[in-house]
Amino acid sequence: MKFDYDLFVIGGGSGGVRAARIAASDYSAKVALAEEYRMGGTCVIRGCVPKKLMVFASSLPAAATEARAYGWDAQCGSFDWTAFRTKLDAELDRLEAIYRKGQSNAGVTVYDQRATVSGAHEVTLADGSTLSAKHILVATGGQPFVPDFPGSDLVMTSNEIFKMETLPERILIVGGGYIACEFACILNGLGVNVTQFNRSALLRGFDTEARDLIVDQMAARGIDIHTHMVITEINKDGDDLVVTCGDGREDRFDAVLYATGRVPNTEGMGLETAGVTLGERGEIVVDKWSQTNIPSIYAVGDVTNRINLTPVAIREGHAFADTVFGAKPAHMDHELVASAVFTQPEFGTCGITEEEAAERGQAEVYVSSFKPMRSAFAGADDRVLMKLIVCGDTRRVLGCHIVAPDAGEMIQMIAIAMKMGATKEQFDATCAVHPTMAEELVTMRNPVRHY
Ligand SMILES: Cc1cc2nc3c(=O)[nH]c(=O)nc-3n(C[C@H](O)[C@H](O)[C@H](O)COP(=O)(O)OP(=O)(O)OC[C@H]3O[C@@H](n4cnc5c(N)ncnc54)[C@H](O)[C@@H]3O)c2cc1C
Ligand SMILES: NC(=O)c1ccc[n+]([C@@H]2O[C@H](COP(=O)([O-])OP(=O)(O)OC[C@H]3O[C@@H](n4cnc5c(N)ncnc54)[C@H](O)[C@@H]3O)[C@@H](O)[C@H]2O)c1
Repeated sequence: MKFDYDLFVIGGGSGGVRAARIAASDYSAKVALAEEYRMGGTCVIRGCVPKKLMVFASSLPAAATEARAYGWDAQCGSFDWTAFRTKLDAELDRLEAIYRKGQSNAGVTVYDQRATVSGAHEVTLADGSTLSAKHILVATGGQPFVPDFPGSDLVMTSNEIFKMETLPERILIVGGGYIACEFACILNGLGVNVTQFNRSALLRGFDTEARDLIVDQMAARGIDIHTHMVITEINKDGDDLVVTCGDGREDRFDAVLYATGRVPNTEGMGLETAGVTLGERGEIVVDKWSQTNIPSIYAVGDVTNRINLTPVAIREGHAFADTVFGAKPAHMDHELVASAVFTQPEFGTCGITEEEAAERGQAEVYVSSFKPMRSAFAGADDRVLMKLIVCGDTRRVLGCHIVAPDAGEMIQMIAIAMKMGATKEQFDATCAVHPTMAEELVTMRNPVRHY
């Protein structure tokens, strides 16, 4: 049977663009890609990249304070959101153009419109045309989830935060995961009065000792954190948003950001009609090769709700192209994927938590918590945490959790050793780099807890 394309990719985000580019440029496949919004997807346009630039912007007032403590006559002055946003928009335009060029250079045909699946080998574009493909890759990512309650239409999500006309004076952030905690720190650093509500403890699922330290330091930096809060309604009163909670409490804010998780983009995609199996949360169910139950349809990235991180989506997309078009069977290994939460202080994490170690047994926990030299000299109360979880049997380092400035950079390096199966003794045999914070990772001699 003759098809219009060897591969049709739906979604021009992290996973989709990588798969399309590799299939076309490395393996000479005839490829098309449809993107309904902007090329580059969540990470580039409204996720990791603009978020990290906001993290940088928000950390500068603290740098000025520290500079003064080191003898500089430094002042940060006031923050010009419009100037920052204008520069940010230009940077995102530049990056989007690079992603688009990457596709055209590879020979990928790009359709700037929505596409849905209309058969095992067929997609339908928003303009009504249909195209056939030997393989279809669904890489449509996810979107913010906001629970339904009276006034839920008055809140914004991470999709809108980068587009705000002005910075609010008072913001309520609802949620306690990656996005809520990162934006609480960012906006606090930019001078916004931040209140954060969550229905449970913040950063649930991460190592408890590490997250407790982060939450304490977030509160010490001025974020007004309330857990076990349930919002029942939000009403507009003039320019104010009046937030009512289950216990009757009422608060006023200029803006409310909901960061209560994300859902896979599968609604209205025609997947059920094509017979593709979806999971409980609407995610596309795939095997380790990212193949669905319909052999010609594959899915990668957040739409599969495996590990929802950019580097994971990219690797899944690349492995798909290698397997299907390069005759080089490859799949993403989802074990020991490190990640960072860009809070202030930053959090780097890889492997099992102490709570998981306790359940598993046969584990040793090494912890070092201290005031880092740099901020201690400046008179700040910041603390750093370095933690290793070690298997009592094999001696392998099974978990590492770092709360410290640049913890994301540190965990990237440690993850290499962990992926190689390094033992605690091999960490210890590595000579320290002095004076650094990370040297603690190779100098912790005695476990503080055994399980
Ligand atoms: C605020 C925020 C911060 C984040 N920070 C980080 C971070 O620091 N580090 C990290 O690793 N991860 C981060 N993430 C997660 C990361 O962005 C995602 O894991 C990653 O983008 C997933 O890539 P993807 O290819 O699966 O989907 P996406 O990048 O979401 O791409 C999907 C694309 O498909 C398009 N699309 C959807 N439906 C259709 C359709 N029917 N037709 C055509 N096009 C369609 C969408 O417009 C989108 O461009 C962050 C996410 C958010 C929201
Ligand atoms: N630094 C990074 O790597 C990074 C940054 C941002 C996002 N991400 C990715 O994006 C994903 C989504 O981030 P997120 O912060 O939106 O989700 P999340 O799953 O990390 O956190 C969701 C939060 O919302 C709360 N919540 C969920 N449903 C709720 C409801 N009905 N009412 C009230 N609260 C509710 C949860 O208790 C939790 O605190 C992350 O899991 C991560 O994979 C990664």
